[in-house]
Amino acid sequence: MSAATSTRSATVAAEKAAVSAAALQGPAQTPATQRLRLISSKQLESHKTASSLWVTYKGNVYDVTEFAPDHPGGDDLILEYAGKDMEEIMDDIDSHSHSDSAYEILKENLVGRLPITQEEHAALAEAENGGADFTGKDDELVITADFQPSDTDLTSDFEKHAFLDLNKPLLVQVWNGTWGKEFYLQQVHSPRHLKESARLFKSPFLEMFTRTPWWVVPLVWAPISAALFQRATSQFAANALKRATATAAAKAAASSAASSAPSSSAFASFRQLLAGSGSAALAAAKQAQINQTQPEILASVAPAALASTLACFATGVVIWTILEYTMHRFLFHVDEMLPDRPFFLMLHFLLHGIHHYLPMDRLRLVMPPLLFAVLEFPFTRLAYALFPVAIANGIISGAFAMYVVYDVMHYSLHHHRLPQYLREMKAYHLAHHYKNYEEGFGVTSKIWDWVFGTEL
Ligand code: HEM
Repeated sequence: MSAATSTRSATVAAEKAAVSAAALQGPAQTPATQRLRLISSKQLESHKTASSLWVTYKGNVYDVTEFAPDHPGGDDLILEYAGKDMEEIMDDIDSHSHSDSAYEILKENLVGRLPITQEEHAALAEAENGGADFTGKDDELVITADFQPSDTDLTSDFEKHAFLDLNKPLLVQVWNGTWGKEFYLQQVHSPRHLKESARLFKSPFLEMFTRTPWWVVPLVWAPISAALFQRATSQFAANALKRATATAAAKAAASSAASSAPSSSAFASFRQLLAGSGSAALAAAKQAQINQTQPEILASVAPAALASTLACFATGVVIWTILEYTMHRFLFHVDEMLPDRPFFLMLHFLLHGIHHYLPMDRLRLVMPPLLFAVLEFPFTRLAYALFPVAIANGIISGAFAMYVVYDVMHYSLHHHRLPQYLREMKAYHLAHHYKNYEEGFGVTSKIWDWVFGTEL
C-alpha cells in the first residue's frame, strides 16, 4: 500500500470514527433536559470488575459487562478501561478503527452520565450522604404530629435531580426513565410536595382512574363488609337450625315410636294395613311436634349465630393487621428484590412509589377499589378454600371492615389533627415517610413492627 493510499484511508477512517462517535451524544449542555441517570465517581468505582463493568465515553456511562467477553479484540482490552474514560482509545484509529456497530453497542448499553454542573455534583454528594433534600432517610429529623412539609419548587427540583418533571404526566417518564433502580428508589423515597395532585396520564380518561378521594373506600367496602357479616350470620343460623331441626325430628320420631310401640313386626304391618295411611299420619304428627318447637329453636340459634359471626369478624380484624404489615413491608416495599427493569419500576411506582414520592397528594392516599379488589382476591379465595363458607364470610367481613378503618385512618394521619392515640400514630407514620422508609410499616398500630423488630 502506498503512503498516499494509507494516509487517505487513515483520514477516511478518522472521519468515519468522528461521524460514528458524533452519533453518541456526550452529556448535553442542558442537563435537565437530557434525562439520564446521574452517576457519581463513587458509583463508577463499584463497577470495575468483569462481573460488573462500566466505562465512560464522552461523559456518558456504559455498562459493557455482557459485551466484554464477546469483544473481538478480547475482554482484557476493555477491562483495562474499567471505570475509565475510553474516548481516546475508542477513537484512536492507530489502535483500531472501530466501526459504526461498535458505537451502536455502546449506545445500547448506556446507563447514565457523569455530573457536569456544580449543582449536579452537589446533588449527588447530598444524595450519597442522605442530605437535606433526601428526607426519606434522615435519622436526625424530628417528626411531630404537627409536621407540615413545604412545597417543592418544580422547576429547580427537576433541574437539580434530573428525575421526574412534575409539570408533566409522570407514568410515561417512569417508563422511559434511563436511570437504574438504585437512583429510582433514592429519588422516589425523597418526598416532594405539590399544591395540586400530580398528573399520571395525559389522557383525562385514564387519569380519572388514578385518583381516589378517601370517602370512596368506606362507600365501596363498608357495605360489602356489612353484607358479608349479614350473610355469615344467616348461614350460621341456617346451619344451627338444620342441626336443631334434625335433633327435634329425631326426638319426635323416638317419642311417636314409643307411643305406638308395636308388640311385633307382624302386628305393626297389620295395623298399618288397617289404617291405610298410617305412615302419612305418623309424618304429620312428627311435623306438628317440630313446628311446635320451631320458635324455641329460632330463639336459641339467633344469638349463637351472631356470636359465631362476631368471633369470625374479630379473627378477620386481627388477620387484617397482619396483612397490613406484611403487604406494606414485603409487597409495597419489595425494593431490594425489585427487578431493575422499567416495567417493574413502573409497577412499583403505581403501587406505592408515588405515595412515597408525593406523600401528601390527597387523591393518591387510599387504594383505588380496583387495586384493592385485585389484592384481596387471592386472600379471600384462600379463606373460602380453608373454611366453611359461614366462617369465611365472617372472617372476610372483619378483614374488610378493618381495611376501611386502615385506609381512612391512613388518610387522616397525613391530613388531620387527631386525638391522642392517633396523634402518636401520625408522628409514627410520617416518620416512616420522612425519616426511615425501611421501618415503621404498621399504620393502625405498632404491634407487628414491635413483634418483627421494625419499630421506629
Ligand atoms: C466497550 C467498548 C468497546 C466496544 C463496544 C468495542 C467494539 C468492538 C467491535 C464491535 C469490534 C469488531 C470490529 C468493529 O466493529 O470495529 C472491535 C474490534 C476491536 N477492538 Fe473494540 N470495542 C471496545 C473497546 C475497545 C478497546 C478499549 C480497545 C483497546 C485497544 C479495542 C480494540 C479493538 C481491536 C484491536 C479490535 C480488532 C480485533 C480484531 O479484529 O482482531 N476495543 N471492537
